[in-house]
Amino acid sequence: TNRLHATIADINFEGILANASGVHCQTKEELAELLASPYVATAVTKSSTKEVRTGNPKPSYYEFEQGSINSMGLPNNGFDYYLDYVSQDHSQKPVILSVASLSMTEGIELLKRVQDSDFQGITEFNLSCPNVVGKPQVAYDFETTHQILTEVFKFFKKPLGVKLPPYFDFAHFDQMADILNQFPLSHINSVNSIGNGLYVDVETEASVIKPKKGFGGLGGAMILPTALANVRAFRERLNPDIKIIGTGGVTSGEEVFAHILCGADLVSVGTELQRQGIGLFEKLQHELLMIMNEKGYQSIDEFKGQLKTM
Ligand SMILES: O=C1NC(=O)NC(C(=O)O)N1
Repeated sequence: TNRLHATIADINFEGILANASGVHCQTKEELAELLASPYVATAVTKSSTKEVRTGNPKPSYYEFEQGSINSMGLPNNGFDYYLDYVSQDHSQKPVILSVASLSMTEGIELLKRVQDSDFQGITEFNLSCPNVVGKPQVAYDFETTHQILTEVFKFFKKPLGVKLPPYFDFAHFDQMADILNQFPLSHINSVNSIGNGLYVDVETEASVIKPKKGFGGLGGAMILPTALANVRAFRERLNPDIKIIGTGGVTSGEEVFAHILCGADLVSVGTELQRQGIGLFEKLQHELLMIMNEKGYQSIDEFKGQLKTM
């Protein structure tokens, strides 16, 4: 409905819901199924790497009441597969191509391929995967992040956003926002999972995923306050031309509303989508519209970013 709309990099979205990269987006069939839903505004591909990856040994994903823990390790069908898919005409809806950065040179090589392709949509550079053994979360290294973005924007002229990890310190919000504001980014996607949590099963006295002795990225309901804090902190600090995809902790229309109130333009869902499947999007949109009706809001624009403080 036109009550729920957003624009990123002159691309119009009808509706404001999407999948979080990594969930329901590994294959062309999964992506097509997302786009076929009238309640899905856009689909985000699994973060792609130059080579096909099988990812970390299983079990690498575990759900518990408060959320999820994962150490997938960037399993994906390879950059060419996703570039081919997003370059086809999905005229009914935009698709966001997620590109991982296993190394600075690989990330730059892949973005050069995007620049030289006929893909005209939005690319999202994942600077925050916490689960590749031996690889740091790039966006926790401010110097390297600045260096990579400087290199990228020498040649990349298409819409480009970055997927950020959560930050937990005002000095880091300030430093990261200062870096991001130097570049013509289409958007940020905030937050990726809270890296390297550890879930312990008291009954078995063991961790619950195999990679990295059980350490993995946290998602789901329990990360909502961290996700909202990051969306709000960057909304307050970033150039208004840099839009925000809010990700983290969405299980109902309430959390979608909260993300928008904090400044999100689109809202993406990971753990709960994994749990409930694509039918979740209809539920989220219905609940959001009910909340808007109760509050007398006709359009998203009336409350986006309007979080009140005391
Ligand atoms: O960026 C990522 N975030 C996650 O939480 N997991 C995946 C992964 O491990 O592939 N990547």
